[in-house]
Order: sequence, then structure tokens, then C-alpha cells
Amino acid sequence: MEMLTPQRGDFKEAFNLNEFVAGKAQQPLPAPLVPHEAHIGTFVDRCHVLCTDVLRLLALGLGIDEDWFAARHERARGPSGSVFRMLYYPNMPASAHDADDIRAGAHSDYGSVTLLFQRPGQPGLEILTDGSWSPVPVNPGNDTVLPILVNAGDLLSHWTNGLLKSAVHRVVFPSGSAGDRYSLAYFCHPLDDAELVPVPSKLVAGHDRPVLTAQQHLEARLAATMALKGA
Ligand SMILES: O=C(O)CCC(=O)C(=O)O
Ligand SMILES: [Fe+2]
Repeated sequence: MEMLTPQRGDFKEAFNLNEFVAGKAQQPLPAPLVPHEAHIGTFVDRCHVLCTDVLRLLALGLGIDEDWFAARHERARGPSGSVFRMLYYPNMPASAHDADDIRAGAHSDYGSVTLLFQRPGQPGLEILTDGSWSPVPVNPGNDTVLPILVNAGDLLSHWTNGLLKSAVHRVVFPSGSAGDRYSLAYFCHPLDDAELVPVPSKLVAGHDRPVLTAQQHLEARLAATMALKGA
């Protein structure tokens, strides 16, 4: 969806689930997911709680009320653009793709924070730092419980006037035989009608960006991507 390499498609399949209401998906589910609806709903709920915990920590770091961001993400108070995505990148032998081909083109996510879940033995995610790409280790601590990657998104960057930077990332074919890759992403967004007013922190100086609602911000990002794709 956020593909920024429009000349080539990404070698991936993705299934997006919009917000659940009272534990129920608000869209038809593919048959294999139907028996797991309640389980997925619980998982998404937990992802959202974790994101609001992260947002509380960020608020503390910025010296503002702990709930300043979290209150604007309270799902009980209305709809939001939060999305849970399941990704599948099919196995491809190195001979079947060009050096330029990519599993997911370089992009940043649109929302406030994203949680990313990878599986052991399925590398490929890379993050752009100071102009160069670095692999994100799948299991850096060799733990039985895998780490969850937390990325700041474009909305949080806009909201903090660029203080928090949205992470530019991509998924490449690992060298040699790629194998299948499965990942999960939870894109957390504020309530649609949350106004992205200046964050009242001394660290967020001179917020001069237009005050959009979260929904307007998302629509602007989607429109920008569509324009790029159509280019
Ligand atoms: O598969 C991954 O690890 C990354 C997916 C991703 O960045 C996205 O869907 O926005
Ligand atoms: Fe992403």
C-alpha cells in the first residue's frame, strides 16, 4: 500500500483487517480465518494496548501529561484508521527475481506507531539510518519470546513537528534462497476526529504545521501514495 518504488510491484501478499467492533471483524473474512476471529480480535486489542503504553512512555519523555497521546487513541470513543495486516512473501529462488526486485519497497508507515512481528529464520527487513540500510535482526537476543519492533509513523512525526522521525524501512530478498516470509503489522492510529494540535512539550518547538484531524492526515498520505503510483 505504501509502496514507494512504483516501477515494480512488491513481491508480497497482504491482508488488511480494519478495526474490530465488539470482537467482530467489520468485513468478510477469508474462510481459513473465520474460526480464528475471536483470537485475532484479542490479539489486535492487545496490540492496541501495547501501542498506547508506548505512547504513554513517549509522552513522559516529552514531559507532557502521560495520557496526552493515549487519550486520543481510546478506541471506545470512536473509529480510527488502525489496521492489522498479515503479510506473506512467497519463496522465490534467486534466479527468479532481478537484483532490483524487492519484497516491500522503501516506505514509512502512516500512523502513530507500528508494531511489527517477524519470525525466526526469516530475515529481510531493513531500516534506513543516515542514508544506509541496516538489517533488523529477527531474534537478536536468541530469546524464546521474539522482540516486537516498534516504529514511529508519519502521523507521529507530523504531530511532533518532526522531532520523532518516522522510520523508513523495506523488505529485501535475503541472499541465497529466500524461503517464505510471514510477518504481522499493527498500524496504530488516533481516533479519526482527533485533532493533531501542537504537542504541549518544550521539546516540540514552533509547531507550524496545519492542524489536521487524524483522518485528514491519513487521507492526505493515501492520496500522495496513489499519485505516486499513478505517476
Ligand atoms: O514484513 C515486514 O516485516 C514489513 C511490513 C511493512 O513494513 C508494512 O507492511 O508496512
Ligand atoms: Fe511498513
